[in-house]
Amino acid sequence: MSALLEVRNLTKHFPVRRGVLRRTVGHVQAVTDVSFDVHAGETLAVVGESGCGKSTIGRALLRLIAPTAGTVTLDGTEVTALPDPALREMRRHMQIIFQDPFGSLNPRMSVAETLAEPLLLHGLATSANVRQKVAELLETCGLQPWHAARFPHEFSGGQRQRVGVARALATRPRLIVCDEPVSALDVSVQAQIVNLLQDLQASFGIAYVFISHDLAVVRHMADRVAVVYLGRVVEEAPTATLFATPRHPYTRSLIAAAPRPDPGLRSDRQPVRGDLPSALAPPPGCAFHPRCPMAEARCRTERPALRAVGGTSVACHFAEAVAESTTPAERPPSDRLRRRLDILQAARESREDPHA
Ligand SMILES: Nc1ncnc2c1ncn2[C@@H]1O[C@H](COP(=O)(O)OP(=O)(O)OP(=O)(O)O)[C@@H](O)[C@H]1O
Repeated sequence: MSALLEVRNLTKHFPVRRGVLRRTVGHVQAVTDVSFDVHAGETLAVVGESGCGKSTIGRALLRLIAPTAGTVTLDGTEVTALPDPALREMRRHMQIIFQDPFGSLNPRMSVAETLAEPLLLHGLATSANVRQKVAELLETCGLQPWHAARFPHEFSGGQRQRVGVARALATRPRLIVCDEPVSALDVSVQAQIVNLLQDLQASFGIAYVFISHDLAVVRHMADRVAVVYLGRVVEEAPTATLFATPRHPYTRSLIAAAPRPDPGLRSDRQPVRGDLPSALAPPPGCAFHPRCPMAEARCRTERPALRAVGGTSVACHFAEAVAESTTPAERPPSDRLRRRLDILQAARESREDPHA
């Protein structure tokens, strides 16, 4: 079966300009040669540290920023080759949800106006039935029809994100890019939005590209995970495989670094050592080598290509050796991680039980 979304060698290098003449003095290599597939109804998580290129990938998929190179193909149509009018039509099938719905919702538009706009633009409602369609959308996303008259500032964070989800859902997309959709919310509200996204996926067969730095949410949500380091995919695997047998030392470090500690709570977290190098001048060879506990001479000069190792795609010269050593993932989950997974599970069960 061919994939719904095919991404091939996606690259985005931002020029850095200096001086009065705005001469280009370098390039921020935000995303380089990223390739992956997403099937209908599937969730692919894109994870990595802040600044590794996750949001740039998300925006380039929808051509909210123009890729430097590479192709994005949705359902057989090459999005990266479309002229503007056709691109606008195509966006009906690809939507995005941002971390901060405040930033993506127009504060001067009521929810009714916000949701009516895409419905009318894409011919999915008429002036005669648009109120009804807006009310249905709100109910589908766990809001009430009377919320239509409200403005973004009148909602709580969780409700506002539900409006963001409703706006993305309005055009009945095949794919939604979720860019850190729950990172700004309280943990209990996070679980509600995660469950809403899962329910919508089950009802409408939507595929998600789920961008997140939160491995607990990713583990709960994703079918497959792509791990990105300095703009390149360094490992991609089914979720269970990735957490049970991380094969890239960076993936191991990310898993060891999660969960993030709450103030006042003990944590067994081991932060990824060192800092993310500048994307202006990534290290030669394997870009992770300056931070890698397993790096050898070869890693400093020879960039490892992605290759298949035991059901995983991994870019490490020593992937087999990494998986053989005891992994951080094999330790029992910490109290905080267990508590978060319990909350996610409890929220899901309460939605399934109509009497709860
Ligand atoms: N418009 C831009 N111009 C120049 N550099 C940019 C631009 N947007 C992003 N970058 C750079 O590209 C790199 C990747 O940024 P990006 O926001 O995609 O990372 P991220 O993984 O999503 O991080 P975060 O989780 O903090 O949002 C960073 O080095 C960032 O500074």
